Amino acid sequence: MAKKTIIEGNTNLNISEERTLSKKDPVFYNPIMEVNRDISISTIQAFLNNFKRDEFKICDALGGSGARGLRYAKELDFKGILDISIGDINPNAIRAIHENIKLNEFDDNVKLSVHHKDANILLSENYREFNVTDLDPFGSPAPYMDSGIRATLTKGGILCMTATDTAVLCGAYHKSCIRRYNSVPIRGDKEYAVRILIASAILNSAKYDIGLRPLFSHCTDHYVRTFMITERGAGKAEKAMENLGYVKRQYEDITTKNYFDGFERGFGGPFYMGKLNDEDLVNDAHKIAEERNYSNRAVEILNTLKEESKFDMVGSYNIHEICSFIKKLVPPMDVIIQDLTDKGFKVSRVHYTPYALKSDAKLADIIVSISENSSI
Ligand SMILES: C[S@@+](CC[C@H](N)C(=O)[O-])C[C@H]1O[C@@H](n2cnc3c(N)ncnc32)[C@H](O)[C@@H]1O
Repeated sequence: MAKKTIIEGNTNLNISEERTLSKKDPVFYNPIMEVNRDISISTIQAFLNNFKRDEFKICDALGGSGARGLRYAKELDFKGILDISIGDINPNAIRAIHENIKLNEFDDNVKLSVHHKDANILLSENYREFNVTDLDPFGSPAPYMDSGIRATLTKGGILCMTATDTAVLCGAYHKSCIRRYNSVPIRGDKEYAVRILIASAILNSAKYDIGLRPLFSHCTDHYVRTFMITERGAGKAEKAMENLGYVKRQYEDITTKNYFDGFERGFGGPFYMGKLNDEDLVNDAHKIAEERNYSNRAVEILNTLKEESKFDMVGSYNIHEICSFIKKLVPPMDVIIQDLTDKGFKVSRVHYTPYALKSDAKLADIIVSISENSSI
């Protein structure tokens, strides 16, 4: 099969020219996910910039062509030993990773190992080893979540995951969501998808007396992605669980219930209800992505997230949805944002749809603003 060499970030990769972007490809490489990888490298670099120890271990357990793991190895700037393990179950992927290693020069502080293994075996063999465990599977990370948690350091380790089963997480397949994530999904706002993923990870890690605190999350294209930091101890695990809750969502308005009060019919969840992003980390990741000339899209997403992460609000106000139920023509978003700002509210666009915003304004204030600015 014809191949070509491309440069992603600062890393050379030999990639097959014929791709279906499905499991059928001999080796999986998705160029659209460059944005995901750009954001990942920037986020881990931002974390690493404040890391004091002299060894940093990352595991990319579902490596595909090696694009992600090799980019960590090549592009992360770290003075100590950077130890990267890349695994995949597919022998073609393992061959591709070895080929791609040869295309690049790595700094002397970089240790690379490639493992032809099931991800759950690789992770289980490395109990509490990795500073970063990266799960980037086809579809749902749920089958790897447990071993991912166990493979990550119990204090200050990062578990990051991509889930491409967004239809499930967004409520198109109700039972599948309960089966995979033990959570009842709700429709209409993609942010709840990543909040289910985080809640599921928090509940999975709580049984090991490990708390997970989200550092950074985004909902982009067909996937959601989250980075969570581990905190050791039963108290931390319970504190993490205190951030879980159930939500009833009606016309962009929400009613919430604490997780420990139990599930009630008509509600969705459990969802993670706390802050999704650490503002400093997002700011730093944005700066890094910009300085390194990573994809415009990655820089744009991080830029919007910088504003968005100033809000504690769960979900967002979808102006199109609100206009549809109050039967008004949709005013331009900039007009609504300006109007709310002039009235003294804080407002931000969200990175995952151009039609929604976060604000400290109440739904009633948004409705007034729409009514005052809509032509009908
Ligand atoms: C979405 S691709 C990974 C993409 C890659 N992380 C990237 O950023 O380009 C998922 C990979 O997981 C591999 N895989 C599927 N099941 C696996 C398993 N049980 N253990 C290890 N690898 C597996 C597939 O062969 C495929 O290469």
